[in-house]
Amino acid sequence: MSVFTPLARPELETFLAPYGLGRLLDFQGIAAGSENTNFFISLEQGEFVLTLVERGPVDEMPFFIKLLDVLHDADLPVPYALRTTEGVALRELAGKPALLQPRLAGKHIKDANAQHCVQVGELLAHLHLATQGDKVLERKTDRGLDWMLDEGAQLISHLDAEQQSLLQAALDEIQQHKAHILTLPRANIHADLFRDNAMFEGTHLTGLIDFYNACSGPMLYDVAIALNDWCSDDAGVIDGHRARALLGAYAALRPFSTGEAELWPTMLRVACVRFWLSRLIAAETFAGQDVLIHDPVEFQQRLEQRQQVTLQLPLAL
Ligand SMILES: Nc1ncnc2c1ncn2[C@@H]1O[C@H](COP(=O)(O)OP(=O)(O)OP(=O)(O)O)[C@@H](O)[C@H]1O
Ligand SMILES: N[C@@H](CCO)C(=O)O
Repeated sequence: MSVFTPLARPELETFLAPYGLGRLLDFQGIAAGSENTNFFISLEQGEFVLTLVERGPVDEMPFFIKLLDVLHDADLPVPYALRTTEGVALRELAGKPALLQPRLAGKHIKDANAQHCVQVGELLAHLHLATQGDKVLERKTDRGLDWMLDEGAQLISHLDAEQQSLLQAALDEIQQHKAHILTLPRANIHADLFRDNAMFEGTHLTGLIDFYNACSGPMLYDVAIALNDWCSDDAGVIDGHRARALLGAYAALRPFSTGEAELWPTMLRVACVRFWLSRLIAAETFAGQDVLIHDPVEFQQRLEQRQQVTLQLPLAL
């Protein structure tokens, strides 16, 4: 399980006391998740999630706190950092940046249908509308196009011949379109909107979590990341019905531009490369350890299936 930093009850009690939320009733490490340490925390006054941030620079924490405040203020179903009675949001526990957040209702779903995808498309559009243009909070991603080019070049020798040619073609495409991609309309993007980062009650989306990849960037990239996870079948093929549901719901709130439509097939492939590489790196880094590792092959297959893209972005007439 992915509890990188175990905690003992006395240190937790000391940490939680300044929130003034009552006694600690129970706590439990969360096995799901692969990047940070999370605990469910039961206090007398409610249910919470404690996150210890395990990767990423500490000095970026104010960005995440601010972004979640903005999205919470826009009435989006996101967690946000609770403040101690003295108004402190960012704390430290066991040497790691630590945040206490409300526990959101709902469960992750494995088998997404078109109704789930409509909700995802709408939420993503609301997130972008709340932060686009001059509202964007700047943060450069640490897994952007240059990261893909650098890591891809280093990892390629670890792959077999077929994988190498697939990855090399995708890296060449990134190099070719890099400048153009960076001119697309920008906002704050979640950049990791997978099924395991959303929660539902029935077909109602009750929570979007795990903003630790959030950054400023092209909105289309966020759409491509979400679509690759929510609208793929087990072989990595795009499910047209779910995909049209997600894109239509999104476009009804934030219409796509013709520039975005041109780069759409490329963007779907870029979004595959991002997660193929991060999963390959995680598989090497955590090999043999008790850490959740997502299968890199899933994104190799999705990238193979995105070589020809027939799904077009809906454009306003
Ligand atoms: N605010 C919250 N409300 C309810 N459940 C939460 C909340 N935050 C986290 N969780 C639970 O903890 C699990 C792990 O959280 P999260 O996805 O943030 O971890 P992570 O290690 O950053 O994951 P990932 O592998 O997606 O990067 C989630 O799948 C969810 O079940
Ligand atoms: N959502 C990512 C893990 C967290 O970044 C993946 O499935 O590879």
